[in-house]
Amino acid sequence: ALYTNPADLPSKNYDFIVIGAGTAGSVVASRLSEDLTKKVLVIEAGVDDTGNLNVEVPFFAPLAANTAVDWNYTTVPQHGLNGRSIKVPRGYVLGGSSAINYLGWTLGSQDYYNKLASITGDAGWGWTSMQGFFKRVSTLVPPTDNPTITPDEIPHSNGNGPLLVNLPNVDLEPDQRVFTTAKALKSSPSSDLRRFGYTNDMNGGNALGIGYNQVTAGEGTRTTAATAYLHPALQNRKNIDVVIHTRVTKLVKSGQEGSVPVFKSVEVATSKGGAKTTFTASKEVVLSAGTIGTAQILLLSGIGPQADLGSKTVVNAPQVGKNVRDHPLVSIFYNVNSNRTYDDALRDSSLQATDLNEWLATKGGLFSASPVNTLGFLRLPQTFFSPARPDPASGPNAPNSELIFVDGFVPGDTNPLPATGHFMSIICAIVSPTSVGSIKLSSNTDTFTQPLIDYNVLGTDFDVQAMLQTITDAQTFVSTKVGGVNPFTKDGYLQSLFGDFASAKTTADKIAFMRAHADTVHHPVGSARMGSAKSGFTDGVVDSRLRVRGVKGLRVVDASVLPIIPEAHTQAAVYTVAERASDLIKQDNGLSGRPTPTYTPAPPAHHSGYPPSSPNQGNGQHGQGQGQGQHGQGQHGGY
Ligand SMILES: Cc1cc2nc3c(=O)[nH]c(=O)nc-3n(C[C@H](O)[C@H](O)[C@H](O)COP(=O)(O)OP(=O)(O)OC[C@H]3O[C@@H](n4cnc5c(N)ncnc54)[C@H](O)[C@@H]3O)c2cc1C
Repeated sequence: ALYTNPADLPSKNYDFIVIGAGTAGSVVASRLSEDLTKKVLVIEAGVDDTGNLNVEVPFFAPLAANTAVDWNYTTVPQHGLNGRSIKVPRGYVLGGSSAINYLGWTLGSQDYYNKLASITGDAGWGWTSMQGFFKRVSTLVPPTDNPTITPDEIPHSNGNGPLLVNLPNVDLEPDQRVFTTAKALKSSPSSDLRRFGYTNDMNGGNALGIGYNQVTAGEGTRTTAATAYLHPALQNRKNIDVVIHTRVTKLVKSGQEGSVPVFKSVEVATSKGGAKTTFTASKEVVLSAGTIGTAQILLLSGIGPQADLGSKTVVNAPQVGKNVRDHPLVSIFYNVNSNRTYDDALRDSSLQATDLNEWLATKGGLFSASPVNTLGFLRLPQTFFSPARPDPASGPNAPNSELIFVDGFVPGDTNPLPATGHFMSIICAIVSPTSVGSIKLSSNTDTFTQPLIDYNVLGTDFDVQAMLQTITDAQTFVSTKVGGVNPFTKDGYLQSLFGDFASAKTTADKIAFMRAHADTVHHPVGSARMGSAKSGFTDGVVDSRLRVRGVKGLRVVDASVLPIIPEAHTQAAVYTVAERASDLIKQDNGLSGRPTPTYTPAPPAHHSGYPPSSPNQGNGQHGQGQGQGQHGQGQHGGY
């Protein structure tokens, strides 16, 4: 059942305790509770997700940040950004960041998963195996209203899981221009231009190419780890309890096996300085608090670098909080000659009301869509690399950069929405960055004070040069002629560059522009990484079965375990890792290995499988925002 106060929970003893009802935690809790003989407790700091339009309406995705469903963190001043701090949104809600993210559904390449396997020495993390776990997560359903999609554009990589994924729900104006160009460039005689070629499925192993953005907005509503996994488990089973508004303050040593400390107890509180309660697991504690929360909880429990924790060290784990990586982004803007962009919907409350009413009535219309319909993953040109500047991607077929085409202006802290005008934005991101950051405790060491988050954005020359090249790539793409005609300018649609980048002429100007405006895509990973087999896992926090080294009874399952950053938006990787982790935990504890059939929500009659011809295979800074159920005036921060 769902509880709002730990004092009301029926027991202090469970078989498994999952910390964080976020993306990974919801999957793990749901899968473990498939064994009805085991009792599972899930502890979540944040709020309930139900009835919150910022969570449910796909178009409002960027508005959830800075509200009551966001931890509202910020980074420490970033050296590579002229000392600017940037916002760090993280889901503070059932579903975690899957409930506030921008819905993109990209798995990453074969090369990525095969590199995970080679680092960890565990073939189970390789592509062949992980593809199977990916298919347990998502089912592709038809878009609500997008007649422009042709059968050959429909991807086949999703399986028959509970998360409803779709191609864009509505047709947006840049889409066909992007596709005309990308489809032509796929067979360009120039290998440099073939980098921009079209793909109909970036989740099928070959992640390279420009195509449709698959999104977690099936049937016009956001689908999350909570809606797909946690709530159905709560509705159908008596052996799972979830408590919200409850923060884990630390893990408590519950015993000792030989010389190894056992960590199966969890201390919680509902307010800073408030009463503490302890819960204990007979089998395992699973830490799924995300890249920031997991590192913070480990450090607060004395599991971390002795060099930082000093006398508070219980287990010296030097890699906790290290190896943090995120994807940097910069947006460039073009004026467009069109009144169909979403800019007016951001400015005009009566338009918003009309669109919202349409969504409430039909789950269709503009608000059923994420404002990103098309994006692509690219290699940097081969000439970019040299012995002095090697390729950091996980393999020769893994991307380095990403272009995201947005049907309007992408407002951000350094780029407020202009009062007038219509725009197309291109978000340029580096997906194989080399900058490495960290999570550390602040001097005020409790979970109600935010940790020190340092993403080290644009901290290396590689990332700066790669971003310069990616911005140039974006400009090349929209300047390309197909059959003598430029699809972006042919009818006067794309006009001049807008904003600070328009006046950046020299390389130095462009680098200054990047440092003044860069943000991240909010994909942090790595703070509790899997170690390498080569080192005997000593260079990691967890081993390849995600068990925390040096202790017993404790595993980590979330984005923090990834030793390298996926060259993709990260949620699909996190769901997929959580599916495999659930199997590992079941195996190690003698639970049934195969999951019971998934809880696919009953689809409307016309959704009998898609595509129809081919059935699917299978700081206490929180709380300064607008509050639940509010929507409207937030700022987009990128997609
Ligand atoms: C604004 C934004 C946009 C994004 N856009 C995309 C996108 O378009 N596509 C994509 O693939 N990915 C996107 N991502 C990234 C993706 O959502 C994350 O990589 C993924 O959801 C992380 O999952 P996780 O399980 O590691 O952590 P989370 O889902 O964040 O879960 C962690 C959970 O632990 C809870 N928790 C933390 N500390 C404690 C504590 N002390 N006590 C109790 N509970 C605690 C949190 O409240 C949260 O519910 C985006 C993320 C954000 C924030």
